[in-house]
Amino acid sequence: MSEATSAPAAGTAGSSDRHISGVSIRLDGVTKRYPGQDRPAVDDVTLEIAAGETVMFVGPSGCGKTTLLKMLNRLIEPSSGRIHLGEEDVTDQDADQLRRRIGYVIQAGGLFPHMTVATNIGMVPRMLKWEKQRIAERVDELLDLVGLDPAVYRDRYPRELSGGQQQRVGVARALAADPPVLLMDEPFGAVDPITRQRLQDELIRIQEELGKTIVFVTHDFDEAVKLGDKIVVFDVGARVVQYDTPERILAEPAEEYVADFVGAGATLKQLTLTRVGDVDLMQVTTATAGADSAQVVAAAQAAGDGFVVVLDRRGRPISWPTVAELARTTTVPDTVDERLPVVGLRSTLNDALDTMLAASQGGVVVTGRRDGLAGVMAVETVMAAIQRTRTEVAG
Ligand SMILES: Nc1ncnc2c1ncn2[C@@H]1O[C@H](COP(=O)(O)OP(=O)(O)OP(=O)(O)O)[C@@H](O)[C@H]1O
Repeated sequence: MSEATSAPAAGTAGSSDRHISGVSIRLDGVTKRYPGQDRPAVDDVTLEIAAGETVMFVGPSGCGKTTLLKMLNRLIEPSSGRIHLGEEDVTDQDADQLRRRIGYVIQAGGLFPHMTVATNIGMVPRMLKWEKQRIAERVDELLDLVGLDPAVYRDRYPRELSGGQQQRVGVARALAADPPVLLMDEPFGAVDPITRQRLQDELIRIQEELGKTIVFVTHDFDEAVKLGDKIVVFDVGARVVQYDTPERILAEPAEEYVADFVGAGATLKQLTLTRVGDVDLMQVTTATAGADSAQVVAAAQAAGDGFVVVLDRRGRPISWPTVAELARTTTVPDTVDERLPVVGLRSTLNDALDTMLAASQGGVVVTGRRDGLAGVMAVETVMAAIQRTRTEVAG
């Protein structure tokens, strides 16, 4: 039997002090031959995934990523090879039983359209015969976890939700019975780029809290760099070409094939390695809606600020009028600027740049805990980071 392909320990994830509720996954010589195909779709894959890590599967279309993922919860039966969860060989375990221990999230949430949000989320707990009260409490807890107000959303039907909200419910449903492993197959493929960023940020937050073992298939290399503790780059037949941290794959692609896959713009992709929370943010004058405009204008002028961030009563940013605009009002307006570019501290510099470009603005407002203001980041900060990376790569 071939030696397990396992990635070196993550240098940056700080995994030692993290709460981990996941278990390791080990594949031993796993192969899948579809009837009538001359080459196996997955050819003798040996791979080890550490407990509590997020591992991203990337590779060209048809290379076998989805087949490999679906063998983990036996939506597809392996032709040969063994699969272990932790110390346990689950290759011959009853597939239904196995699936209760492995959450599964697919594109657009895969929700049942004729069931309410609560019924969708409670599906596995019902199969496990939990009591009604326990299921209801768990549903609300999970809705909270994925950022949806239970009172508003629990009785809605999937068609009454946006794509991003459906995806959140899909994640909540997968987590319902607290499985140690989560499989995600292009979960964010069907939503717009800004919603996608938010969902990615949420997943990072949830994963920091829960420490599941997550296996995630994506076509988007930036997504892999952003979310992965490790990335597996596959070639045809699910051959493992490189299995390493995003940092090392970007810096030292194992083969020309990986370099091609990482693509041009590797410098720009380095922006995906830096979080907004890692850079110095600007602190600007703030005002609460309803405050006296003249006082706020005076404070902004004294601080040399050209604009002011307006907060609602819970401290969440709602607009950023210029000082000139504010000077024309008597009290600070409570109007919510729908186009206000906002990113979270977990967003990458790449996300921040995208958000600025989408809003045609030269900066973004950054939020932290409970969507409160953390600061403002200007496009110059992103430019400086690009410049720094260029210098580092050149040196
Ligand atoms: N049910 C099936 N019957 C026969 N061949 C299949 C079946 N499912 C997948 N294949 C083939 O197996 C190979 C791997 O497919 P798979 O869907 O796992 O790739 P993938 O890397 O996930 O692709 P994509 O990124 O396009 O989703 C492909 O050549 C595909 O055509």
